[in-house]
Amino acid sequence: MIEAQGLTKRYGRTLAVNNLSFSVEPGQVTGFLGPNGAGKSTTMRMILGLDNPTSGQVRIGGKRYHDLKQPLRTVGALLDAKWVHPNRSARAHLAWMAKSNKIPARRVDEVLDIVGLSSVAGKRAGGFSLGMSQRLGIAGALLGDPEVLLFDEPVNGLDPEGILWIRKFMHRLADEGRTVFVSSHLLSEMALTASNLVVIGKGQLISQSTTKQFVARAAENSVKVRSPHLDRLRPAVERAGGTIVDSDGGVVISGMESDKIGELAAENGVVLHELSPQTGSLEQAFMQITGDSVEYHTGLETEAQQVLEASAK
Ligand SMILES: Nc1ncnc2c1ncn2[C@@H]1O[C@H](COP(=O)(O)OP(=O)(O)OP(=O)(O)O)[C@@H](O)[C@H]1O
Repeated sequence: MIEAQGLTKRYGRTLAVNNLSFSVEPGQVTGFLGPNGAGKSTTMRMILGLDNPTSGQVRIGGKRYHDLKQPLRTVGALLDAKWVHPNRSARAHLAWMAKSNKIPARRVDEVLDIVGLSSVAGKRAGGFSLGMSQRLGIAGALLGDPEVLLFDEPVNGLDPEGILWIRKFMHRLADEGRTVFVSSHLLSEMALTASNLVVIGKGQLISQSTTKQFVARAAENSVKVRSPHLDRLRPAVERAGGTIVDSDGGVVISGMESDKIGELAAENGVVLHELSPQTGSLEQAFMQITGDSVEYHTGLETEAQQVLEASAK
């Protein structure tokens, strides 16, 4: 479990993280979401003791990072996949990490197997693709068999196959009962990966909830309706307070539940060909909730769109 309380980090005039409090529970994947520059990496670095908070604190399993006797056995992290000596083999890199953390050498082959790199264990890590480097980084994070895992933007730059592998792997780690905390600004990917979300903007907490609640709270719910008798349904819906807008061979009604629309249709002898509730996407929810804390709207939408397009291929 990770618990942050009043976590604050100031770099000169920049307040990178501002009085941030949240908790991350074991047994599920928690997404750490926020636009570029929101303070995600800074927060992760403070969790890992790589940066000291200006004020506030963060604890892992009740302890501060600096008080952990063997940190790699409690928390593993993937912050930068390219953080590896280019001329070392994957196995040599992990063996060096294991040795410096008093982890038995046999664990190296175990983690290589877990991430599917056994067949290239003797190859130079400098020649690895980004996807293979990510796997190697994850193997390093798993060396100490830690309860808590942190991943900073793990799918950035990966192809759809690599993205899918990471997503499944995170679910597996959570199913094993670990605490998995993963930062991203790729909204659609987080919708598929995380069951819980900590959302920040400009260093401050915007929301902590399940992904479902986050989407339901923000996205405007509406109902798509197709009917040969729209001329009769339209006034009935409007009289009852619904808003009706033409759309794609039918109408979209908002401000009214589908049950109520069905009842109105029956009362007015209206035949329905379609009555389908539409739920909003994480993108819509994010844009609506983060509002003016999103500094770079265009970049954010483009990134989300890229992943949607990539996963559709
Ligand atoms: N070492 C540093 N010195 C000065 N300012 C910093 C430093 N690290 C981060 N910042 C600033 O703190 C703010 C938060 O940055 P951070 O990298 O934590 O955000 P982020 O949410 O991880 O963004 P991204 O998604 O772009 O990686 C930004 O304004 C950034 O410029």
